Amino acid sequence: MSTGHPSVDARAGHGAPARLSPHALLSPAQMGVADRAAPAAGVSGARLMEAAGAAVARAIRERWAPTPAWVLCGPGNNGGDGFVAARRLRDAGWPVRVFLWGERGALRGDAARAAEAWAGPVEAAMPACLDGAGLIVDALLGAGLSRAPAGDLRTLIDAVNAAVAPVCAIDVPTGLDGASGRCPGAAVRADLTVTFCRRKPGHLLLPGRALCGALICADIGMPDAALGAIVPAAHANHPDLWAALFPWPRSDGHKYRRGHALVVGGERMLGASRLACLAAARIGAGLVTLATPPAAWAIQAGALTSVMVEALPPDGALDQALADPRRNALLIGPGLGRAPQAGRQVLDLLTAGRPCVLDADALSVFAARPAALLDALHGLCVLTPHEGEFARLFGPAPGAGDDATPGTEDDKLRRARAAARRGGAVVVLKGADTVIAAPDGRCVINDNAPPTLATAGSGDVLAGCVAGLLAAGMPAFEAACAAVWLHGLAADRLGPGLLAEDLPGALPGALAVLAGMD
Ligand SMILES: NC(=O)C1=CN([C@@H]2O[C@H](COP(=O)(O)OP(=O)(O)OC[C@H]3O[C@@H](n4cnc5c(N)ncnc54)[C@H](O)[C@@H]3O)[C@@H](O)[C@H]2O)[C@@H](O)CC1
Ligand SMILES: Nc1ncnc2c1ncn2[C@@H]1O[C@H](COP(=O)(O)OP(=O)(O)O)[C@@H](O)[C@H]1O
Ligand SMILES: [K+]
Repeated sequence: MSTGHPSVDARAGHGAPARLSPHALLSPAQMGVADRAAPAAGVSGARLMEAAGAAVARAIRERWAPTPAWVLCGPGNNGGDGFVAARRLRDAGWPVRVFLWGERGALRGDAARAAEAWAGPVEAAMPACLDGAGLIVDALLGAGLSRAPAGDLRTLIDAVNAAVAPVCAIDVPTGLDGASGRCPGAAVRADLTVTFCRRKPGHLLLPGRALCGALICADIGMPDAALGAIVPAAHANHPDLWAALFPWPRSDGHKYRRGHALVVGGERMLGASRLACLAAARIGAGLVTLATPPAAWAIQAGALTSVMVEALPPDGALDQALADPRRNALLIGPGLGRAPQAGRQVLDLLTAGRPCVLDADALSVFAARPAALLDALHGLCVLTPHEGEFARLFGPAPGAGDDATPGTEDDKLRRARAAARRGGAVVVLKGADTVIAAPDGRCVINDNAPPTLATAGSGDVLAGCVAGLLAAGMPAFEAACAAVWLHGLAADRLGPGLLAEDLPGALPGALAVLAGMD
C-alpha cells in the first residue's frame, strides 16, 4: 500500500508535485481552487469539462443499455458537463434531449462553449419535460450550490424524484451540499453519481451518501500541481492511511510482546465486556484480562476460556489490576453500569497514563460533570461515543442542520474535531458514517459499515477492537481508524442476520483481507 499517514499527505518539498492521496476528500470550495489553478498547470477548464462530460457518458453507457436520456442542465459549469455528456451520448447513438434550467444567454465561459458544441435543440426545463425519459441526467447544480433550492428549481427536483426513470447525477445530486452531506431544502435522489478528481465529504456523510446512489470518482486529468496547496478537509477511511502501522504478529514475538489488554467490567450486562474481550484478543492483543466485580466473577470465568478473569475488590479499586505495567492498554465502559464507583474507576484508569479506550457508560457516567472527564483525558485515549453519548459530554447536535448555509463544514466533522481538540484525545463519533478525529485536526470518515451493525453489542466489539490494537502497539488515531474499518468489513462479510457475538469470529476473515492488500 502506497501513501502514508493522513496527516502527511506526502507533499514533497522539491521536484514534481506530490500526488494528493486518492482518499483525500476535498470540499467544493477546494475543488474550485483546483479548477482555477488547473490552466496555469497546463490543463484548461474546457479540457477538464470535456473529460468530465465524457466520464459521465462512459459511466452511463457501462451501467445502462441505450434508452432515451433526458439531460437537465443548470446555469453553471455543472450544466456545462451536462452538455458535454449529452453530446457524447448522442454520438454513441442514444436518443438524447437537453433541457436548460435558466436562460441560454446567461451561460458563461466553458459552459457556454459546451452548449454551443451541442448541435441539437435546447428546451426549457420544467417538470412536465420528464415524461418519456428512460434516464435522467442531473446536471442542474453541482459544487456551486449556494443556497437552499427554492421555487421552480425545487419543483423540478421534486419532479425528478417522482419520475420512474433512473437518475445519474453529475458531481453531486442537485441540492446536496458537497461540503457537509446536508441538503438545505430539497435534493435529487440519484441511482448513480459521477464525481471528478477526488470525492467530497458530502459523498460519504449522511444523508448525502444515500442520495448519491452508487458513486464513481473519475480521473479527468486534473494536474497534481493544481492540487498541491490543498490540505484536504478529511480522508475516507482506507488501509492506505494506517496499514504501515498495523501490528501484525512477528515471528520473533511472544504473547507479551503482542500486548496485554485489561478490560474493566461491571456487575450487569456481563455479555458486553465479554464481547469487548473477545474482540481485543481476536484483533491482536497477546493477552486479555477481564477485571470484574466479585459478584460477577464466577459467571464471567465460566463463560470465557482464553481470556483471563480476575475479581476486583468489593470497592472496585483498580490499583492491583493496574500494578502490572505489562497491561499496556485499558478499556472501560461496555457493561460498566453507572454505579457511583464507575466514575472513580474511569479516572483511576486515566491516571495510569496508558493507552485507554472509554466507551458507553464510562462516558455517560460523566453526563452531569463532563469537564471532570475531559480535563483528565490524555493523548493516548480513544473515546467511542455514539451520538447520544457524545451529546452527554459535548452538548446536543444543533438540529438537523437543514437550514445551514451550503459550503460550511459538516456538523459531524466539525463536532468530532472540536471534541477531539477539547479532550486532547481521539474521538470516534459512531454511526453509519463514523467520523474519527484526532486532537491535531486529522479527520477520517468511514463508509464501509453495513446497517446490520445497528444491533446490540456491536459497539462493545468495536471498543474491544480499538483496545486490542492499542495493546498490540498501534498509535491511538491509527488504531481507531483500523478498528472501525475491520469492524465494518467483518460485519459486511457476515451479511444479514449478524449478531454482535458473531463479529469477533469474523475478524480473522477481515484480517486476512487486510493482509492480502499488502
Ligand atoms: N472540479 C472539477 O474537477 C471540475 C468541475 N466541473 C464542474 O463544475 C461544477 C461547478 O461549477 P459552478 O461553480 O459553475 O457551479 P454550478 O454549476 O453548480 O452552479 C453555479 C450556479 O448556480 C447558481 N446557484 C447555486 N445555488 C443555487 C440555488 N439554490 N438556486 C438557484 N441557483 C443557484 C449560482 O448562482 C451559479 O450561477 C462542478 O460541480 C462540476 O460539475 C467540470 O466542469 C470540470 C472539472
Ligand atoms: N445504520 C448503521 N450503519 C452502519 N453502522 C452502524 C449503523 N448503526 C450503527 N452502526 C455501528 O454499529 C456500532 C453500534 O455501536 P453502539 O451504538 O455503541 O451499540 P451498542 O451499545 O449496542 O454496542 C457502531 O460501530 C456504529 O458505528
Ligand atoms: K448535479
